[in-house]
Amino acid sequence: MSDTLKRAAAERAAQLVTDGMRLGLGTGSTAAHFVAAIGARVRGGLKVVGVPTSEATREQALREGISLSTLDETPDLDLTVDGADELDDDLRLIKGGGGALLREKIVASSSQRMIVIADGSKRVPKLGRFPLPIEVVPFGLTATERAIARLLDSLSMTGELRLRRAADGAPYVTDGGHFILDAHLGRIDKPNVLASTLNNIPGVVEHGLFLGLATGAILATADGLVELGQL
Ligand SMILES: O=C(CO)[C@H](O)[C@H](O)COP(=O)(O)O
Repeated sequence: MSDTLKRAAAERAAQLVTDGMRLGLGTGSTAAHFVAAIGARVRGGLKVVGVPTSEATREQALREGISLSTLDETPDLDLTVDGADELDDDLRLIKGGGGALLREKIVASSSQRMIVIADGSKRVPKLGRFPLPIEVVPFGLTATERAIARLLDSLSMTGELRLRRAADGAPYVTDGGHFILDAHLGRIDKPNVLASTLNNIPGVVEHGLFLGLATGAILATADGLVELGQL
């Protein structure tokens, strides 16, 4: 059911793509449906260029026959379409469940529009139920973790910081060669304060709070598609 909903949201987003667009291609199971839908349209004659947000998406897009570029060659994108782990009604997001938050944020920030595609279960009244991914440099991991814990404490936030691990038990390593600490916060009352202060900690590369980046969202529910913001 959830996969059918993800595909429905992705296919609606694919309808927004027109000839000549420079596209940011997101990462995750919902974004993969979008890449597949764009692949089908490219095989039907659509001309676009894509900038992938992960190695996994790059490989999928190549298999789909989508022309690819890099952000260095194509620094201004028209539209990025990506999934999310949570979003609220102000289009604030938690991303990074799939580990691609750093490239996803750089690509979204380089886009005129960012449209989130998700099944309706990702919509929440308040962010934070989903653990917040914080990408950190492996060097000094313990020191960085302690600095994050002190910051959370100063903001009266509690919650465990868990080093993300791969299936073999080794630390999960991002495409950029970093680790991820998942912050189990339960609720985030002041996302802007948390976002800006996390960015000040040496060793923190990026975090999964996407604030002011998404311009629209397509949410697929059992009752149909719900659209938020501007598509
Ligand atoms: O942020 C992400 C990857 O870093 C994904 O967009 C997010 O995890 C949602 O994934 P899915 O569409 O598989 O539910």
